[in-house]
Amino acid sequence: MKIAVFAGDGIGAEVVAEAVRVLEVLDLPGMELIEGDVGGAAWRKHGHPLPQQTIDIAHAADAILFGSVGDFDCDHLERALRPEQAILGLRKELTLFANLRPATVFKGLEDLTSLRPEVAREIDLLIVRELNGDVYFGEKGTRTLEDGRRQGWDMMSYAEDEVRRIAHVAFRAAQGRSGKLCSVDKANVLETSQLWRDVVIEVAAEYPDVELSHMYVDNAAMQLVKNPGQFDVVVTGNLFGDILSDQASMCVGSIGLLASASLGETQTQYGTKGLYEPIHGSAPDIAGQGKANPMAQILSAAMMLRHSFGLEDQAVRIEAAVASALADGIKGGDLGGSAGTRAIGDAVVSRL
Ligand SMILES: NC(=O)c1ccc[n+]([C@@H]2O[C@H](COP(=O)([O-])OP(=O)(O)OC[C@H]3O[C@@H](n4cnc5c(N)ncnc54)[C@H](O)[C@@H]3O)[C@@H](O)[C@H]2O)c1
Ligand SMILES: CC(C)[C@H](C(=O)O)[C@@H](O)C(=O)O
Ligand SMILES: [Mg+2]
Repeated sequence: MKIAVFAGDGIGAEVVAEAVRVLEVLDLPGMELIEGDVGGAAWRKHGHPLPQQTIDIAHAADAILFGSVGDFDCDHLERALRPEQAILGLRKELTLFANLRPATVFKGLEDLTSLRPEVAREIDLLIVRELNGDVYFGEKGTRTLEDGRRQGWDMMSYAEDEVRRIAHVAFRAAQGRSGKLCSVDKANVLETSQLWRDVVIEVAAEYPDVELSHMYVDNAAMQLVKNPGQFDVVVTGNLFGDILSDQASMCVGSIGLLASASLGETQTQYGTKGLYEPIHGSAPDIAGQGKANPMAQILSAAMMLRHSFGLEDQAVRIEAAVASALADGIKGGDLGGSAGTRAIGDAVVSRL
């Protein structure tokens, strides 16, 4: 069980330390942790946010536990050298095209979300975000027009096979949940989205047991706060999924709670190879202060045990410990409490 641990920048190291502590307490036989440098930290040390030795560690590992990357001091660098290229590069290099971002309201937090409790209480959804395509990975650039104005441009596209493979992941996820799938796009304006919708409908023929609906992304953003309980599995493209998942995090209380799994088709002897990270970033505004909520990172480790190592019982054990800590009122500043990163980690560890 080789686990690559890439802590990255800002609060990354702080929250990863707590997730690693949880894994170590579980005392899993044969677990080996291999650290690697990513992001601004890697750029400072090796001159690149995703050095070759880190890529080699990622290839050799069965799963990757990823913290976060991002450092405002690096924002002047050419794009290829910016910290974010580490996570984008790993997703592409390992063909991790399916990003699962679950959002559920924990017991005791119903009054602490950005929604009314009776609205928030109903949330139990899974965003299936495509992770290898869209405007993220199209050609891009800046140019000067004939009249001298500067123009920035980014090419948005999806090929049908890219849509088909994420659609299959989403339909299968819906089969394992309530059998409802909502595909979110902007087909009223974008050709990319029209193809997305057409292909999702084609794939639906193979899943007659799943009830498929479609929604435009602007409406979806509105419905997510109006009546989030209507959603079960949501499948969407890279950019829309990025935005909707941050929004979903506040519907359940905090961005410090949302975990994610990024999966492809590679199978190891234990399960599906994947990368596991919180949906939040390096939070430079609170980095180094011991204030970050490590729960999203700890829950990402739980997802890793489930998807990459087939250890469902251990995953549930971690999730139950997090839920119990929250139910007992252990909350970080993100939830209006005063518990620090280490104290939250202690609370989870003591409930395992
Ligand atoms: N996957 C990733 O590594 C990833 C994801 C998102 C953003 N980023 C990068 O992170 C940097 C900061 O981006 P941003 O500020 O837009 O987003 P962010 O998610 O880092 O922070 C947004 C806000 O949420 C708070 N927050 C985030 N995680 C928290 C936690 N665990 N506990 C408590 N509060 C938390 C922050 O303090 C901040 O106020 C940027 O460089 C960005 O590119 C990286
Ligand atoms: C850091 C950035 C490249 C990343 C993304 O946009 O995918 C982040 O926002 C995320 O949600 O994982
Ligand atoms: Mg994001």
